[in-house]
Amino acid sequence: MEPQANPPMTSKVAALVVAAGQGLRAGQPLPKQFANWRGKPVVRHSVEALLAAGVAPVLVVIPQGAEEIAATCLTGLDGVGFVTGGETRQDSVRAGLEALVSDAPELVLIHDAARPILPLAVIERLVAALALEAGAIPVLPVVDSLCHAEGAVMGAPAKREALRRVQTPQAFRYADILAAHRAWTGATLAGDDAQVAQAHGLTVALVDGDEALHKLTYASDFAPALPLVRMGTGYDVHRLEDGEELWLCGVKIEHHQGLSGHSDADVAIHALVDAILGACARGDIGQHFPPSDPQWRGASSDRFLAHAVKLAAEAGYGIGHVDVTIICEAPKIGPHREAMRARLAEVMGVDLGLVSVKATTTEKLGFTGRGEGIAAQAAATLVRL
Ligand SMILES: Nc1ccn([C@@H]2O[C@H](COP(=O)(O)OP(=O)(O)OP(=O)(O)O)[C@@H](O)[C@H]2O)c(=O)n1
Ligand SMILES: C[C@](O)(CO)[C@H](O)COP(=O)(O)O
Repeated sequence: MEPQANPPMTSKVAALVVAAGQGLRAGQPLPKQFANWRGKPVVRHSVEALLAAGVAPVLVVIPQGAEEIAATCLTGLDGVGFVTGGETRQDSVRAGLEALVSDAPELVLIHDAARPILPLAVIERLVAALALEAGAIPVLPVVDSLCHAEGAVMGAPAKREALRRVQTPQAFRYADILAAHRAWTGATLAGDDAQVAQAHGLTVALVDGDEALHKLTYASDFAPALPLVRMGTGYDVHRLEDGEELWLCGVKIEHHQGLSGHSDADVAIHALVDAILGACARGDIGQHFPPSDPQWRGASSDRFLAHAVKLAAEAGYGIGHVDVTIICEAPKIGPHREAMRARLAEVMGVDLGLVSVKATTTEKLGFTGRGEGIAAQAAATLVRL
Protein backbone atom coordinates (compact mmCIF):
# COMPACT_ATOMS: atom_id res chain seq x y z
CA MET A 1 0.00 0.00 0.00
CA GLU A 2 1.29 3.49 -0.85
CA PRO A 3 2.00 5.54 2.31
CA GLN A 4 -0.47 8.41 2.71
CA ALA A 5 1.58 11.61 2.64
CA ASN A 6 -0.89 13.78 4.52
CA PRO A 7 -3.95 11.87 5.67
CA PRO A 8 -6.96 14.02 6.52
CA MET A 9 -7.78 14.22 10.23
CA THR A 10 -10.90 12.15 10.75
CA SER A 11 -12.58 10.47 13.67
CA LYS A 12 -10.25 7.52 13.24
CA VAL A 13 -7.82 9.50 15.45
CA ALA A 14 -8.60 9.70 19.17
CA ALA A 15 -6.56 11.46 21.84
CA LEU A 16 -5.68 10.99 25.49
CA VAL A 17 -4.63 14.11 27.32
CA VAL A 18 -2.97 13.02 30.55
CA ALA A 19 -3.77 15.53 33.26
CA ALA A 20 -3.77 13.42 36.41
CA GLY A 21 -0.47 14.57 37.92
CA GLN A 22 -0.04 16.75 40.99
CA GLY A 23 2.22 19.32 39.33
CA LEU A 24 4.31 19.62 42.49
CA ARG A 25 7.36 21.21 40.85
CA ALA A 26 5.28 24.00 39.37
CA GLY A 27 4.27 25.16 42.86
CA GLN A 28 0.89 26.51 41.73
CA PRO A 29 -2.05 26.81 44.16
CA LEU A 30 -3.77 24.01 42.23
CA PRO A 31 -2.41 21.20 39.99
CA LYS A 32 -0.61 22.96 37.12
CA GLN A 33 -2.84 21.48 34.38
CA PHE A 34 -5.80 23.39 35.88
CA ALA A 35 -3.88 26.61 36.58
CA ASN A 36 -4.34 29.63 34.36
CA TRP A 37 -1.65 30.15 31.72
CA ARG A 38 -1.70 32.75 28.92
CA GLY A 39 -5.39 33.49 29.46
CA LYS A 40 -6.92 30.05 30.02
CA PRO A 41 -6.41 26.82 31.98
CA VAL A 42 -3.32 24.90 30.84
CA VAL A 43 -5.29 21.79 29.87
CA ARG A 44 -7.76 23.76 27.74
CA HIS A 45 -5.06 24.91 25.28
CA SER A 46 -4.17 21.48 23.91
CA VAL A 47 -7.70 20.08 24.16
CA GLU A 48 -8.91 22.96 21.95
CA ALA A 49 -6.05 22.32 19.51
CA LEU A 50 -6.94 18.62 19.25
CA LEU A 51 -10.64 19.35 18.72
CA ALA A 52 -9.79 21.96 16.08
CA ALA A 53 -7.67 19.33 14.31
CA GLY A 54 -10.72 17.07 14.08
CA VAL A 55 -9.50 14.53 16.65
CA ALA A 56 -12.35 12.66 18.38
CA PRO A 57 -12.95 11.66 21.02
CA VAL A 58 -10.58 13.55 23.30
CA LEU A 59 -10.35 11.81 26.68
CA VAL A 60 -8.81 13.83 29.48
CA VAL A 61 -7.27 11.73 32.23
CA ILE A 62 -7.75 13.54 35.54
CA PRO A 63 -6.95 12.98 39.23
CA GLN A 64 -9.47 11.20 41.45
CA GLY A 65 -12.14 13.70 42.54
CA ALA A 66 -11.14 16.41 40.03
CA GLU A 67 -14.24 16.14 37.83
CA GLU A 68 -15.62 19.51 38.88
CA ILE A 69 -12.50 21.56 38.29
CA ALA A 70 -11.74 19.71 35.06
CA ALA A 71 -15.28 20.37 33.80
CA THR A 72 -14.92 24.06 34.69
CA CYS A 73 -11.60 24.27 32.84
CA LEU A 74 -13.07 22.67 29.72
CA THR A 75 -16.55 24.15 29.87
CA GLY A 76 -18.31 24.60 26.52
CA LEU A 77 -16.14 22.11 24.61
CA ASP A 78 -17.98 19.27 22.88
CA GLY A 79 -16.45 15.85 22.29
CA VAL A 80 -14.47 15.72 25.55
CA GLY A 81 -14.71 12.92 28.14
CA PHE A 82 -13.04 12.31 31.49
CA VAL A 83 -11.28 9.27 32.91
CA THR A 84 -9.71 8.90 36.35
CA GLY A 85 -5.95 8.46 36.19
CA GLY A 86 -3.50 6.58 38.37
CA GLU A 87 -0.54 7.12 40.64
CA THR A 88 2.00 7.46 37.83
CA ARG A 89 1.81 8.89 34.31
CA GLN A 90 2.09 5.36 32.96
CA ASP A 91 -0.90 4.27 35.09
CA SER A 92 -2.85 7.27 33.82
CA VAL A 93 -2.12 6.45 30.18
CA ARG A 94 -3.10 2.83 30.74
CA ALA A 95 -6.41 3.94 32.32
CA GLY A 96 -7.07 6.19 29.34
CA LEU A 97 -6.29 3.48 26.79
CA GLU A 98 -8.60 1.02 28.57
CA ALA A 99 -11.37 3.63 28.53
CA LEU A 100 -11.09 3.83 24.73
CA VAL A 101 -11.73 0.11 24.20
CA SER A 102 -15.36 0.57 23.18
CA ASP A 103 -14.44 3.39 20.73
CA ALA A 104 -11.61 1.26 19.30
CA PRO A 105 -10.07 4.13 17.32
CA GLU A 106 -7.57 3.26 14.62
CA LEU A 107 -4.98 5.74 15.92
CA VAL A 108 -4.41 7.46 19.24
CA LEU A 109 -2.42 10.54 20.22
CA ILE A 110 -1.15 10.51 23.82
CA HIS A 111 -0.40 14.01 25.02
CA ASP A 112 0.76 15.72 28.24
CA ALA A 113 -1.74 18.35 29.38
CA ALA A 114 1.38 20.13 30.65
CA ARG A 115 2.37 20.95 27.04
CA PRO A 116 -0.28 23.58 26.22
CA ILE A 117 0.88 24.76 22.81
CA LEU A 118 0.19 22.00 20.31
CA PRO A 119 0.86 23.00 16.69
CA LEU A 120 -1.37 21.38 14.06
CA ALA A 121 1.69 20.70 11.89
CA VAL A 122 3.11 18.34 14.53
CA ILE A 123 -0.17 16.40 14.69
CA GLU A 124 -0.15 16.11 10.90
CA ARG A 125 3.45 14.88 10.81
CA LEU A 126 2.73 12.24 13.47
CA VAL A 127 -0.40 10.92 11.77
CA ALA A 128 1.38 10.81 8.41
CA ALA A 129 4.21 8.77 9.96
CA LEU A 130 1.74 6.17 11.22
CA ALA A 131 1.16 5.12 7.63
CA LEU A 132 4.54 3.41 7.86
CA GLU A 133 5.17 2.60 11.52
CA ALA A 134 3.15 1.59 14.59
CA GLY A 135 4.33 4.61 16.55
CA ALA A 136 5.65 8.13 15.95
CA ILE A 137 7.07 10.75 18.31
CA PRO A 138 8.06 14.40 17.93
CA VAL A 139 11.72 15.03 18.70
CA LEU A 140 14.14 17.94 18.76
CA PRO A 141 17.93 17.99 18.44
CA VAL A 142 20.17 18.69 21.43
CA VAL A 143 22.07 21.96 21.11
CA ASP A 144 24.29 21.76 24.21
CA SER A 145 27.17 19.34 24.58
CA LEU A 146 26.36 16.41 26.85
CA CYS A 147 28.10 14.34 29.50
CA HIS A 148 27.23 11.74 32.08
CA ALA A 149 27.35 12.86 35.69
CA GLU A 150 29.37 10.85 38.19
CA GLY A 151 28.12 12.47 41.36
CA ALA A 152 29.35 16.05 41.24
CA VAL A 153 32.04 15.43 38.60
CA MET A 154 31.93 14.86 34.88
CA GLY A 155 31.74 11.28 33.63
CA ALA A 156 31.99 10.10 30.04
CA PRO A 157 31.02 12.56 27.31
CA ALA A 158 27.83 11.65 25.43
CA LYS A 159 27.37 12.06 21.66
CA ARG A 160 24.65 14.64 21.19
CA GLU A 161 24.42 13.94 17.44
CA ALA A 162 22.83 10.59 18.28
CA LEU A 163 20.44 11.95 20.90
CA ARG A 164 17.05 13.66 20.68
CA ARG A 165 14.69 15.41 23.10
CA VAL A 166 11.33 13.63 23.05
CA GLN A 167 8.04 15.51 23.29
CA THR A 168 4.35 14.65 23.15
CA PRO A 169 1.88 14.00 21.57
CA GLN A 170 3.09 10.50 20.86
CA ALA A 171 1.07 8.75 18.18
CA PHE A 172 0.31 5.06 17.87
CA ARG A 173 -1.92 2.55 16.23
CA TYR A 174 -4.37 2.13 19.07
CA ALA A 175 -4.49 -1.68 19.19
CA ASP A 176 -0.67 -1.86 19.26
CA ILE A 177 -0.11 0.63 22.07
CA LEU A 178 -2.93 -0.88 24.14
CA ALA A 179 -1.30 -4.30 23.78
CA ALA A 180 2.10 -2.83 24.62
CA HIS A 181 0.86 -1.20 27.83
CA ARG A 182 -0.97 -4.36 28.85
CA ALA A 183 2.19 -6.39 28.27
CA TRP A 184 4.57 -4.01 30.11
CA THR A 185 6.65 -5.94 32.62
CA GLY A 186 9.48 -3.44 33.12
CA ALA A 187 10.83 -3.36 36.67
CA THR A 188 10.89 0.44 36.56
CA LEU A 189 8.51 2.89 34.93
CA ALA A 190 8.95 3.73 31.27
CA GLY A 191 9.94 7.33 30.52
CA ASP A 192 7.10 7.61 28.04
CA ASP A 193 4.73 5.62 25.84
CA ALA A 194 7.27 5.28 23.04
CA GLN A 195 9.47 3.31 25.43
CA VAL A 196 6.52 1.06 26.27
CA ALA A 197 5.91 0.55 22.55
CA GLN A 198 9.56 -0.18 21.82
CA ALA A 199 9.74 -2.71 24.65
CA HIS A 200 6.85 -4.48 22.93
CA GLY A 201 8.82 -4.72 19.69
CA LEU A 202 7.12 -1.85 17.88
CA THR A 203 9.07 0.53 15.66
CA VAL A 204 8.65 4.20 16.52
CA ALA A 205 9.26 6.82 13.83
CA LEU A 206 10.83 10.19 14.65
CA VAL A 207 9.21 13.35 13.29
CA ASP A 208 10.19 16.98 13.83
CA GLY A 209 8.94 18.34 17.15
CA ASP A 210 8.48 22.01 17.99
CA GLU A 211 10.00 24.22 20.70
CA ALA A 212 6.47 25.56 21.25
CA LEU A 213 5.58 22.15 22.75
CA HIS A 214 7.65 23.02 25.82
CA LYS A 215 6.39 21.23 28.97
CA LEU A 216 5.38 23.51 31.82
CA THR A 217 7.28 22.05 34.74
CA TYR A 218 8.59 24.73 37.12
CA ALA A 219 7.10 27.85 38.71
CA SER A 220 9.16 29.98 36.30
CA ASP A 221 7.14 28.48 33.42
CA PHE A 222 4.13 30.29 34.87
CA ALA A 223 5.79 33.72 35.06
CA PRO A 224 3.98 36.34 32.94
CA ALA A 225 5.31 36.48 29.38
CA LEU A 226 7.59 39.47 28.83
CA PRO A 227 6.74 41.56 25.78
CA LEU A 228 9.35 41.46 23.01
CA VAL A 229 9.67 45.24 22.89
CA ARG A 230 8.95 47.94 25.48
CA MET A 231 9.02 51.68 24.98
CA GLY A 232 9.55 54.58 27.40
CA THR A 233 9.75 58.37 27.25
CA GLY A 234 11.50 60.92 29.45
CA TYR A 235 11.50 64.70 29.81
CA ASP A 236 13.65 67.06 31.88
CA VAL A 237 14.46 70.76 32.29
CA HIS A 238 17.38 72.54 33.98
CA ARG A 239 18.06 76.24 34.51
CA LEU A 240 20.96 78.00 32.70
CA GLU A 241 23.14 79.97 35.09
CA ASP A 242 26.46 81.81 35.16
CA GLY A 243 29.43 80.00 36.63
CA GLU A 244 28.15 76.46 35.85
CA GLU A 245 29.61 73.86 33.48
CA LEU A 246 27.44 72.75 30.57
CA TRP A 247 27.18 68.96 30.14
CA LEU A 248 24.88 67.52 27.49
CA CYS A 249 24.75 63.80 26.58
CA GLY A 250 27.91 63.23 28.62
CA VAL A 251 29.91 65.81 26.63
CA LYS A 252 31.28 69.05 28.16
CA ILE A 253 30.42 72.03 25.95
CA GLU A 254 32.08 75.45 26.08
CA HIS A 255 29.31 78.03 26.63
CA HIS A 256 28.99 81.28 28.56
CA GLN A 257 26.52 79.59 30.96
CA GLY A 258 25.93 76.09 32.28
CA LEU A 259 23.05 74.11 33.70
CA SER A 260 22.38 73.97 37.42
CA GLY A 261 20.49 71.31 39.35
CA HIS A 262 20.71 67.60 40.20
CA SER A 263 24.21 66.09 39.73
CA ASP A 264 26.01 67.66 36.72
CA ALA A 265 22.55 68.75 35.45
CA ASP A 266 23.00 66.89 32.15
CA VAL A 267 19.38 67.40 31.14
CA ALA A 268 19.66 65.15 28.07
CA ILE A 269 20.97 62.16 30.01
CA HIS A 270 18.35 62.71 32.71
CA ALA A 271 15.57 62.54 30.11
CA LEU A 272 17.17 59.44 28.61
CA VAL A 273 17.49 57.72 31.99
CA ASP A 274 13.78 58.33 32.62
CA ALA A 275 12.93 56.91 29.18
CA ILE A 276 14.84 53.71 29.93
CA LEU A 277 13.43 53.41 33.45
CA GLY A 278 9.96 54.08 32.07
CA ALA A 279 10.33 51.35 29.46
CA CYS A 280 11.10 48.76 32.13
CA ALA A 281 8.67 50.25 34.69
CA ARG A 282 11.39 50.94 37.26
CA GLY A 283 10.29 54.37 38.42
CA ASP A 284 12.22 57.54 37.63
CA ILE A 285 15.67 59.01 38.13
CA GLY A 286 14.74 60.81 41.36
CA GLN A 287 13.68 57.52 42.95
CA HIS A 288 17.04 55.89 42.28
CA PHE A 289 19.22 58.97 42.82
CA PRO A 290 17.33 61.41 45.13
CA PRO A 291 18.37 65.05 44.50
CA SER A 292 18.41 65.52 48.29
CA ASP A 293 21.23 62.94 48.65
CA PRO A 294 24.55 64.89 48.88
CA GLN A 295 26.48 62.07 47.21
CA TRP A 296 24.92 62.98 43.83
CA ARG A 297 25.84 66.69 44.03
CA GLY A 298 28.01 67.40 40.98
CA ALA A 299 28.12 63.67 40.08
CA SER A 300 28.57 62.70 36.45
CA SER A 301 25.20 61.65 34.99
CA ASP A 302 26.95 58.90 33.03
CA ARG A 303 26.66 56.63 36.05
CA PHE A 304 22.86 57.14 36.18
CA LEU A 305 22.64 56.08 32.56
CA ALA A 306 24.82 53.02 33.11
CA HIS A 307 22.66 52.12 36.11
CA ALA A 308 19.43 52.41 34.10
CA VAL A 309 20.87 50.10 31.43
CA LYS A 310 21.83 47.63 34.17
CA LEU A 311 18.29 47.72 35.62
CA ALA A 312 16.87 47.09 32.16
CA ALA A 313 19.19 44.09 31.74
CA GLU A 314 18.10 42.74 35.12
CA ALA A 315 14.50 43.02 33.91
CA GLY A 316 15.50 40.94 30.84
CA TYR A 317 15.95 43.73 28.29
CA GLY A 318 18.68 45.34 26.20
CA ILE A 319 18.61 48.73 24.50
CA GLY A 320 16.74 48.60 21.16
CA HIS A 321 17.30 52.25 20.29
CA VAL A 322 17.34 55.65 21.96
CA ASP A 323 16.34 59.02 20.53
CA VAL A 324 17.19 62.22 22.45
CA THR A 325 15.94 65.69 21.51
CA ILE A 326 17.60 68.74 23.09
CA ILE A 327 15.48 71.91 23.10
CA CYS A 328 17.42 75.21 23.31
CA GLU A 329 18.33 78.37 21.33
CA ALA A 330 22.02 78.05 22.21
CA PRO A 331 24.50 76.49 22.16
CA LYS A 332 24.25 74.97 18.69
CA ILE A 333 24.06 71.19 19.12
CA GLY A 334 25.02 70.22 15.55
CA PRO A 335 28.81 70.52 16.02
CA HIS A 336 28.64 68.25 19.09
CA ARG A 337 26.08 65.73 17.86
CA GLU A 338 28.50 62.97 16.85
CA ALA A 339 30.52 63.27 20.08
CA MET A 340 27.25 63.07 22.03
CA ARG A 341 26.06 59.98 20.17
CA ALA A 342 29.43 58.31 20.66
CA ARG A 343 29.50 59.07 24.38
CA LEU A 344 25.93 57.80 24.95
CA ALA A 345 26.70 54.65 22.96
CA GLU A 346 29.85 54.08 25.00
CA VAL A 347 28.13 54.53 28.37
CA MET A 348 25.21 52.28 27.39
CA GLY A 349 27.49 49.70 25.74
CA VAL A 350 25.54 49.69 22.44
CA ASP A 351 26.27 50.25 18.76
CA LEU A 352 26.43 53.86 17.60
CA GLY A 353 23.67 53.15 15.09
CA LEU A 354 21.16 52.67 17.91
CA VAL A 355 21.69 56.18 19.27
CA SER A 356 20.07 59.31 17.88
CA VAL A 357 20.63 62.86 19.15
CA LYS A 358 18.57 65.71 17.70
CA ALA A 359 18.00 69.36 18.58
CA THR A 360 15.39 72.00 18.06
CA THR A 361 14.58 75.53 19.16
CA THR A 362 11.24 76.94 20.29
CA GLU A 363 11.50 79.93 17.94
CA LYS A 364 12.53 82.19 20.84
CA LEU A 365 9.27 81.34 22.65
CA GLY A 366 9.03 80.28 26.28
CA PHE A 367 11.83 79.68 28.81
CA THR A 368 14.01 77.86 26.32
CA GLY A 369 13.42 80.63 23.77
CA ARG A 370 14.49 83.25 26.30
CA GLY A 371 17.62 81.24 27.13
CA GLU A 372 16.59 80.67 30.75
CA GLY A 373 16.99 76.92 30.58
CA ILE A 374 17.39 73.85 28.41
CA ALA A 375 14.81 71.09 28.05
CA ALA A 376 15.32 67.58 26.72
CA GLN A 377 13.05 64.75 25.81
CA ALA A 378 13.95 61.15 25.03
CA ALA A 379 12.40 57.95 23.77
CA ALA A 380 13.89 54.50 24.33
CA THR A 381 12.88 51.05 23.17
CA LEU A 382 14.03 47.99 25.04
CA VAL A 383 14.18 44.57 23.39
CA ARG A 384 13.88 41.25 25.22
CA LEU A 385 17.28 39.61 25.75
N1 LIG B 1 0.02 10.23 37.85
C1 LIG B 1 0.19 11.06 36.84
C2 LIG B 1 1.34 11.85 36.71
C3 LIG B 1 1.44 12.72 35.64
N2 LIG B 1 0.44 12.81 34.75
C4 LIG B 1 0.51 13.80 33.65
O1 LIG B 1 1.66 13.58 32.88
C5 LIG B 1 2.11 14.81 32.31
C6 LIG B 1 3.62 14.97 32.46
O2 LIG B 1 3.97 14.84 33.81
P1 LIG B 1 4.70 15.96 34.68
O3 LIG B 1 5.02 17.15 33.90
O4 LIG B 1 5.80 15.29 35.42
O5 LIG B 1 3.52 16.35 35.68
P2 LIG B 1 3.37 16.10 37.22
O6 LIG B 1 3.66 14.68 37.56
O7 LIG B 1 2.02 16.60 37.53
O8 LIG B 1 4.48 17.10 37.81
P3 LIG B 1 5.38 16.98 39.12
O9 LIG B 1 6.31 15.84 38.86
O10 LIG B 1 6.05 18.30 39.22
O11 LIG B 1 4.45 16.71 40.27
C7 LIG B 1 1.31 15.91 33.00
O12 LIG B 1 0.38 16.45 32.08
C8 LIG B 1 0.66 15.23 34.16
O13 LIG B 1 -0.60 15.77 34.54
C9 LIG B 1 -0.70 12.02 34.88
O14 LIG B 1 -1.61 12.13 34.06
N3 LIG B 1 -0.79 11.15 35.92
C1 LIG C 1 6.26 12.00 28.33
C2 LIG C 1 7.31 13.06 28.42
O1 LIG C 1 6.72 14.33 28.43
C3 LIG C 1 8.18 12.96 27.17
O2 LIG C 1 9.20 13.89 27.22
C4 LIG C 1 8.15 12.94 29.64
O3 LIG C 1 8.80 11.70 29.67
C5 LIG C 1 7.33 13.14 30.91
O4 LIG C 1 8.19 13.07 32.01
P1 LIG C 1 7.70 13.48 33.47
O5 LIG C 1 8.84 13.16 34.38
O6 LIG C 1 6.46 12.70 33.72
O7 LIG C 1 7.48 14.97 33.41
